[in-house]
Amino acid sequence: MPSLPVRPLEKPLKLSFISRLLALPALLLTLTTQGAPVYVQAGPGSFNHAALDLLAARNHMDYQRFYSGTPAHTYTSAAQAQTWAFSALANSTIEGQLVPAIVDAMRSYQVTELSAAVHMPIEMCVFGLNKTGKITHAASHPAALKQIARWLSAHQLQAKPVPKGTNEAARLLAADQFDQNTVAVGSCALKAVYPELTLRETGIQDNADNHTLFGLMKMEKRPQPISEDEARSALAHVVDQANVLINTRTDSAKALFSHINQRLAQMQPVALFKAQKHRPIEDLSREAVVLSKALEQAQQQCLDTGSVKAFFQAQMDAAKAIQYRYRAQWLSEGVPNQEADLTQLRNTLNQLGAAILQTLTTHLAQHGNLTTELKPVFLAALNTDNLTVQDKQRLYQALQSVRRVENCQATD
Ligand SMILES: O=C(O)C(=O)Cc1ccccc1
Repeated sequence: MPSLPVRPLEKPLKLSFISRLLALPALLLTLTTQGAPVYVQAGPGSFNHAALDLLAARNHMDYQRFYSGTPAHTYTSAAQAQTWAFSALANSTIEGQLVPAIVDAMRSYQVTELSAAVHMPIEMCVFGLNKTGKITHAASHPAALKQIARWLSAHQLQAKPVPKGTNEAARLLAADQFDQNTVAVGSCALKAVYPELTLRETGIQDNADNHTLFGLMKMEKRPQPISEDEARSALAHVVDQANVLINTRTDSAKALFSHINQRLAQMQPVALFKAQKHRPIEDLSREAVVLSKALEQAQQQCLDTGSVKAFFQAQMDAAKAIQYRYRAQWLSEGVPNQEADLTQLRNTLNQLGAAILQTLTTHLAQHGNLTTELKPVFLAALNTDNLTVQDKQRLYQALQSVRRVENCQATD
């Protein structure tokens, strides 16, 4: 059954004419921010669910989701309704990478359009009916069972495949369809969906580097089913296209991250200049200049100024933290006597600030918001000395909060 989103009425209201008028734009807004209908493989709390959440966060909206169980059922429904299907495509731990149930479904359905791809780490969690009881069976999606073979054999457990999804295994367990000795294995997000289940173990997947590639696609029924080999190469082609989308987005983010890194890399010479001249690190009038330049450019480029201000403040806070750490180091080691020219450095910083906003604007327009998907890329891209992991995390938090202004005309 498709689960249509239902908006609960907060309280029965007799709307006056004025408040009806006021409610109209709000209603239009909810209609326009609600995305297209999507038939989603598996169900609420599944890995597919979590992957589609990442896609929705990129566009700051949600899809109208119809959870559809197996890949075959998902493709059939999407093809009939001529709308989107969202499913897993490949997994890094499978030999040849292709997901067998998807190969099988592709024998009867073909992809006519691939609109977006998500590359998501898979972490498996174990849910039971009790905290400490003996475990004899593990219920899960067949693909998931293959990814926990070592854990199953270490505990001598028997697998109970549930092709509709890991979430379906959890649902059946919660509904007392299994016995006390059976656990369900799936996404750790199932915790919120089935609070009556007990989380018994986390991160039990065989391979720490376990990623699944998911795609948002339009499907069509094939006139005749094709062979397994043909379906395998058709799917391999879709996987290649999905990887191109992922790589293009990652490269665009890397260009942005590299400018942020270069800005922070200037802080060693900036700290050096200030140390040599016995000047304080904090310079609030310079911070005000940096912020006003950034906000002026942000406005011209249709970026939300509040979120840009917070990000630039986070950059300057990280910059100060780096400089203080150098100053502390130089108290014991002595100040190096290399040349440093603050005027020139500030020119470079202004140019990098403009480049950061330019690449950020382009990225948001072409690839949507930055989300947790790109966080590991960001953490790896920032390699400046004296920048801590906490500094980087705070910076990323501010960066991924930057938004574009809708219906805005750029003026530069
Ligand atoms: O059953 C699920 O949770 C799914 O979304 C299918 C699946 C299973 C294992 C890895 C990725 C997706």
